[in-house]
Amino acid sequence: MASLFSVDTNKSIKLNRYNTYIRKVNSSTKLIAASSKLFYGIIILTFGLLICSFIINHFLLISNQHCCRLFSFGGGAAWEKKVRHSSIPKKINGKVVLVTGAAGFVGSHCALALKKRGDGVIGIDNFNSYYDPSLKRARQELLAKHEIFIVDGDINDIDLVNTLFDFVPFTHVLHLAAQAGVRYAMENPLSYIQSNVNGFVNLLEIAKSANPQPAIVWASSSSVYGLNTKVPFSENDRTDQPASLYAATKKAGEEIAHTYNHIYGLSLTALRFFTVYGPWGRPDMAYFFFTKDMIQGKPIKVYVSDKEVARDFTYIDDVVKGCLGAIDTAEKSTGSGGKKRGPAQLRVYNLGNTSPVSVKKLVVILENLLNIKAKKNLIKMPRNGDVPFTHANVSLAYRDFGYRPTTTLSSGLRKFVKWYLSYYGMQART
Ligand SMILES: O=C(O)[C@H]1O[C@H](OP(=O)(O)OP(=O)(O)OC[C@H]2O[C@@H](n3ccc(=O)[nH]c3=O)[C@H](O)[C@@H]2O)[C@H](O)[C@@H](O)[C@H]1O
Repeated sequence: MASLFSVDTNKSIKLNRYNTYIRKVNSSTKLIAASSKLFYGIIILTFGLLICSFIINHFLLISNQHCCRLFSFGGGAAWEKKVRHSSIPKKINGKVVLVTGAAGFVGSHCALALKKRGDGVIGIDNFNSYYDPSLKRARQELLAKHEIFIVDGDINDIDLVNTLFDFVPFTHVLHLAAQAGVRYAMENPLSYIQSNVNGFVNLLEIAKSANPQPAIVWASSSSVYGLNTKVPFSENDRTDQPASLYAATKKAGEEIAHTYNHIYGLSLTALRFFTVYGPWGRPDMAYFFFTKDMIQGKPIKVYVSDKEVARDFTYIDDVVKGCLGAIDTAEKSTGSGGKKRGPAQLRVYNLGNTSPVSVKKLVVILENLLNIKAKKNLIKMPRNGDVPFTHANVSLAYRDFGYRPTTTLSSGLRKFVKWYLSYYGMQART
């Protein structure tokens, strides 16, 4: 019994030891499993955190860049709201148009006309001091009353223009921002390259990458006909004899337009404006400063040449109709995101008045309207970029969008003088 008992006791001790051993093994296996779970957990968590922080950083960077872009030109939520509000068309299928140079003479008139017929319009203008910026600010105020927002900035500012295209799917760009004036090119040649070449290329670069690509209608100039003697000037006449750097940059613009049309499928229409005049006009133009000088009793220089010096002066309302006609008949660009998908429209039109008037006659009309005798100094036309004569054949613009100028120089100048006297707070002389 005793031995039996001792055998049983040994067995049970061994069993106990065995059980203890198994428990130890089990618990260490559990420990190893738990530790490896913990280990993998930590690794997954670390990777998770790394990925999260990468994503958060990425978004912070983008929004930071976005904010920097906005704030670099005084943007922000209010700015963004104005941009969006101004660009929304008020009619079904209305166009969404970016007007560059919107505080300028032709730009402000076109922006108003587009808005009045229900299109969405955003302007951009750098308000430079080539002529009195207060006139540009007054045009801006006028446009603001019609809920048109003009962004204060330069077409050479890539971030700004890109941001506008990020916010707004422009269907059209009416590109009128330019360094104008034929004579000033001798004083400040680089300003012409900066605006008319660099600025245009910058805009085209952004437009070609935009999705959708807008159709572009832009201001070329009658000055591209340069020293041509065959009149009237037709679009297929030679344009390789520019008389001024201004003319040369406009001609360059036409060639650049061809390139962007060819490579990227941008729809491009150049409008060759012929000495546009009228209310809210440009103080650097002869009809404007002749009026000012005559009222102030100052002498005016009237250029004379072997042939009569004359211009195909074109009234602003006629030019606006031409611009809108060109926009309405512009076909869509064919590319998207920088890739051409098919041939696109490339056009050039004269927008003139088809009846040239001599500068001497212009002075006589002003004398009659102002009731002032001008103190004229007749000066032989200096070699300063001027050409003696311009005369437009507009049959192409008539055929394609019914362009038909209807304003004579006398009736157009009458409206200009009325505006001039009222804007500068003067009374007409009787
Ligand atoms: O159609 C264009 O492509 C250009 O039109 C305009 O240029 P122009 O036609 O030269 O207008 P503008 O300067 O008003 O001179 C008018 C006349 O006055 C004569 N003129 C001028 C000055 C002067 O002191 N005396 C004078 O006789 C002068 O000889 C000329 O015969 C735009 O400015 C230009 O930006 C561009 O758009």
